[in-house]
Amino acid sequence: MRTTLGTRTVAERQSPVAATGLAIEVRDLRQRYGTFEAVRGISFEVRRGELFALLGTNGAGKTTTLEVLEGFVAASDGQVRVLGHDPYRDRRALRPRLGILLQDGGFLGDLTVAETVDLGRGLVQDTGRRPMDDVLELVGLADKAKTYVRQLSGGQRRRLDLALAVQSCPEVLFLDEPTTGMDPEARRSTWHIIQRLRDAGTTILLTTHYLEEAERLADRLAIMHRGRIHVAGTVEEVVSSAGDRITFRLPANRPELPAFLPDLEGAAPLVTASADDIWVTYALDGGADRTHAALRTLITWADEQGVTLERLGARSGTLEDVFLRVVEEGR
Ligand SMILES: Nc1ncnc2c1ncn2[C@@H]1O[C@H](COP(=O)(O)OP(=O)(O)OP(=O)(O)O)[C@@H](O)[C@H]1O
Repeated sequence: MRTTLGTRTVAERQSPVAATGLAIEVRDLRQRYGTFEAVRGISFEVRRGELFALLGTNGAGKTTTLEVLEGFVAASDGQVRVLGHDPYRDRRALRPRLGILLQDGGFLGDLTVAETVDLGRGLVQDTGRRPMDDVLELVGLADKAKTYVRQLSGGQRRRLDLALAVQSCPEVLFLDEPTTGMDPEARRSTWHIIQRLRDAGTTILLTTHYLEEAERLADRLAIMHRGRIHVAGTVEEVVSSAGDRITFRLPANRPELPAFLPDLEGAAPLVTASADDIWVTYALDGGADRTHAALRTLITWADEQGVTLERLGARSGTLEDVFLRVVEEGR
């Protein structure tokens, strides 16, 4: 198990980066495994007290990036700073100030929850750590203190991972897929815990495959694909970059129609045809005015073709739309 535990309360700390307000700085980071470049020149910053979400496809390089920031490996190239320090070179000084939840924690099944937390506490210096009861209460395991780890569900084990990561009151918390394996209710209550930690001033960098998780929690986010950051900004900025979507269905007995579909406000149609259906989607970049104009053009076209646009709808783009566009463009 690679779990790093910190020591002091957030308020007690003085940081060289306090003046700049940046907790994490990444400049042109590249990370190689042999000749394979898993991270290909990424840059981003996380401000103090901010929750930053790193999203991305499988194998995009999120965990690799976290491992560099956590100080487990040196960066192949580029510059990284955590609380003003080089996380690899200064790892001894930095580790007590970081909380780390790895993608795969590893527990001894024959220990109880309380014994596991206690074992973790042995690695933490005395000052600034949360009392055991507070830690278990925080992660919702207060009634499981005497339960053996092997009897915990997958979601409860993930909470135990979280308990070990936060018991030192870390200034910066790295959460690698914190809610994987949790049911929707457990995920929501874990979001609540993460929000509480953020509200208490903890800087949090998390990776997730759940877009709703990023939308709910993140102040800012970045989407990675194949080692690069393709989109970054506040949740609002990123979602609004998705523009609007118009979708409708054409009758399957008019297979010639898609060839005559117009471009709308510069957007070409995306057609998905099966034996029963022809679905059409337009992704529009402009605002509501342009979407209205596009709808008028479309209805005129349908009248000319003598066809009804079934299930016609217009909606705002979503984070999922942005994500899928990144994947599509990055192929
Ligand atoms: N130790 C390693 N040796 C060689 N290649 C590795 C190693 N660790 C990761 N990789 C490769 O680097 C790339 C990035 O992996 P990484 O685990 O950082 O991605 P990720 O974005 O966290 O993916 P996921 O969302 O699937 O967890 C992948 O192609 C992976 O196969």
